[in-house]
Amino acid sequence: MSQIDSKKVLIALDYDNEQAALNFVKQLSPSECRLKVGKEMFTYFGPQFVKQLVDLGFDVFLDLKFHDIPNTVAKAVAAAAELGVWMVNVHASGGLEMMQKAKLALEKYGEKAPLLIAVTVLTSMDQAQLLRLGIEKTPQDQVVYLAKLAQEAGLDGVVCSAQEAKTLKMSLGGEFKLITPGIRPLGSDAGDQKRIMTPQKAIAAGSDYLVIGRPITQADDPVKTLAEINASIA
Ligand SMILES: O=c1ccn([C@@H]2O[C@H](COP(=O)(O)O)[C@@H](O)[C@H]2O)c(=O)[nH]1
Repeated sequence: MSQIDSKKVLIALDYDNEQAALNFVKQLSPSECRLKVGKEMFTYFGPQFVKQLVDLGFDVFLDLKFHDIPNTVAKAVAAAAELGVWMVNVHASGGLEMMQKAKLALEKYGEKAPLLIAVTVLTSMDQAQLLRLGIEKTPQDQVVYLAKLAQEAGLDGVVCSAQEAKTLKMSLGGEFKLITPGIRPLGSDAGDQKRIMTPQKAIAAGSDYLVIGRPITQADDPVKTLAEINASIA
């Protein structure tokens, strides 16, 4: 039986300054949020930065969205497991075989294996952008298609927008995790995100985890903003 997970906010640490990120992290508790390290911080500060967060007791989502041939991706997710991260991801458009090999590469880590999830359609993309890629499906249909492929490959869940959460929960079941960026509290700037939703509505729609970056990290008082978001979805 699955347990209810109360730490639903994954803070996207997208900083170009390691000390600024660590100063923020030191004001947080691993009991109130998880942390996401993406391409910017990993490229600047590398595995050592990730290890510091793991050593501070945080669950870390390593959001490097691997997209390569199966052998390379399998080795990359194993390297992420060695760092002790809680979750790692690949692009579902890398294909079934790539996702299957990645999952297989994590088997040897047993219970310590990170959750493996797949990015479907980036939350910064809308119908017009899909068309420019030659994809004629709606974002929702493309997300469902790729999420089914990820489930067939044995992955633990997908990155999607909260706008697709209800449909995905209905078609893929409650255990398949939905990790949703593009979360915007009322009144906050959408920026480059296209498929957005508020934290409360996203949870109601079926999101398991909310990825939130700028609305927290660029707030006047990021710690207070996190507390307000946590209270709004409790
Ligand atoms: O489809 C996706 C996949 C990943 N992301 C990442 O999430 C955060 C969102 O940050 P905000 O500042 O809240 O927009 C960012 O790190 C992205 O790389 C995503 O937005 N959409």
